[in-house]
Amino acid sequence: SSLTPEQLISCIMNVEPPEIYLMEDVKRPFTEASMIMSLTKLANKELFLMISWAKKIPGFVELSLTDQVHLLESCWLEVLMLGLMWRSVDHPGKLIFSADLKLNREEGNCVEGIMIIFDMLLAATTRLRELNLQKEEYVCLKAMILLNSNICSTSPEMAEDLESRGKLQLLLDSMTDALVWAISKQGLSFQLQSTRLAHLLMLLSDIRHISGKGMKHLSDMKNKNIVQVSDLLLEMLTNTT
Ligand SMILES: Cc1cc(O)cc2c1CC(c1ccc(O)cc1)=C2c1ccccc1
Repeated sequence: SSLTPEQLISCIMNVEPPEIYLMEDVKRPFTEASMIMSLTKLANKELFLMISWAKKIPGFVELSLTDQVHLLESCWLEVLMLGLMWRSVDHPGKLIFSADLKLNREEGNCVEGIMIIFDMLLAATTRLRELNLQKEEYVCLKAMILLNSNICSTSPEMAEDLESRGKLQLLLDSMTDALVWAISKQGLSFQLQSTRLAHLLMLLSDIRHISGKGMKHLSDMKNKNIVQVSDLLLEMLTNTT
């Protein structure tokens, strides 16, 4: 896109989805079903907001529809998890799924196999806190997760997909420039700026890993019929797992 890094950052800062609420009084202690039901209900609301968020990212709707769908299908849990980590950064030991759904790690005990992923999320959140991640950096990373998410898909045959792939690379490069710009505003030495960039990009690798664990866990629960995922979520889950 023809935006400067500064313009791109203020644009994606302005299209940040609003905080959402579960809007139901959850009965505690949780059961496996009630916890997953709450998470599913919350995630479903977030997914609808995520789709409209993606379409407001400059250049995203200029991509082929195939690319738009594949990008969202492969990154949706990564984006949800980075958002979760961001909301939790000032609450050590807790996962702030929403203002009315705050879980501590012990509550992960009521869903088999989820505690270990909760601990990964808490560790990654600690990393965000140690890095003192800035909101400008956060919104860049979230957009990069979307734009970088199906980089390893097969190289396109159709000409229009080739064109779309070229546009996608340009978008990702402008988002990287925006992240470099956001880091440069913090008065760090050049050496520390590149070290910080490396630390932030390594976070993306951790998020991809945790999301993979979460996706496996979620599809295991779907297959055990523990979770009734919405049609949208089912769509997201089936096309990628
Ligand atoms: C750790 C783990 C394991 C798992 O099996 C499922 C999930 C999670 C986290 C998580 C989640 C939800 C909302 C967020 O904003 C951020 C993360 C979900 C989840 C649940 C239902 C539907 C979709 C996603």
